[in-house]
Amino acid sequence: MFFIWKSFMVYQFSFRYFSQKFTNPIITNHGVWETRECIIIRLIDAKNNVSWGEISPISWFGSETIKQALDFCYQLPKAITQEIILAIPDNLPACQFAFESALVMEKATNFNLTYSGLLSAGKLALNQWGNLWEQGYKTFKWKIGVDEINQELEIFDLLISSLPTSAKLRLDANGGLTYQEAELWLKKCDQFSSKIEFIEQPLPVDKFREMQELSNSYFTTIALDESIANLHQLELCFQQGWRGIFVIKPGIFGSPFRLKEFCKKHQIDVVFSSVFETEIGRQAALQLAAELSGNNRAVGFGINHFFQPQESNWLESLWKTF
Ligand SMILES: O=C(O)CCC(=O)c1ccccc1C(=O)O
Ligand SMILES: [Mg+2]
Repeated sequence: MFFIWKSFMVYQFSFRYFSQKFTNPIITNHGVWETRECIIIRLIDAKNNVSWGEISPISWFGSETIKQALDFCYQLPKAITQEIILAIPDNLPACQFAFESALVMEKATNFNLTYSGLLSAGKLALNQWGNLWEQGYKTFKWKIGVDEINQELEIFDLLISSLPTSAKLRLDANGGLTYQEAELWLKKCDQFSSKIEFIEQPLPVDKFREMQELSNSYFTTIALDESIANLHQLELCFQQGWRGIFVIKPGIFGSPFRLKEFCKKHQIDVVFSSVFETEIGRQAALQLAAELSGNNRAVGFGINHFFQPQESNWLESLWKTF
């Protein structure tokens, strides 16, 4: 295993709860999300090297809750080892990500990646994309399955005709469509295929077979997201023959080490996606994306416009609080 040589090391462990309000609440088929809550963890080794990790769960996606993650952190000893970290159970995937990332934390770098800018649900998207376009974004993701379908199809017409020819649009239903609604959307997307990259999680997680059927019936590619929230689910969908796109959110997926093993073994078409993490989780997730994105798909990390800019000393300040 990659970091076995560190197995004798003991780390001083501490953590802090941290929360940020979204500038615009995130509205999806799962409901309204106002505040991002997370836990920042810190490890210090015997040579005083400091490394960081971030636990940013999304329980409606199937990860642990913030409460479960906090309970886990509280019961850990003040000094921990690699053994303890590698034994974090699979029902705490956001914790697995945070602690393993902290173990192998690398120096902050700029990655050679392209980014997809996230648009809010509904009409908001219409006056959001222009700003992002000026910042250099060429790929956008718009949330659907939130309002009445005819209303959304109307907004879609406005959005798709206003987007420049070279722009690409992803639609994300968060599992909120019925089979018939998914067909309407797919028909629509097939008409604008030059501007549509894919439609993400049209149906609920328990409708795998139906999504396979839809992906065989339409030109537009389907991407699984909620269906493959963790390694176990990814393995199941892969075994059942899914060869469309796989959206991976490293922040809640679980062990990055095992994710790497899977991606190196199987050539899957993957899109990396944010969980609205801070720069700590973002750095670790983008590191993985840079290593594992075999294709040229934009990463879904164009989400900074949903947060107020962070003070440069926020981490320092956070560690002064109790
Ligand atoms: O993937 C992206 O482009 C942005 C991130 C995103 O959409 C998202 C962020 C948090 C929770 C769920 C989702 C989602 O893809 O459904
Ligand atoms: Mg999604």
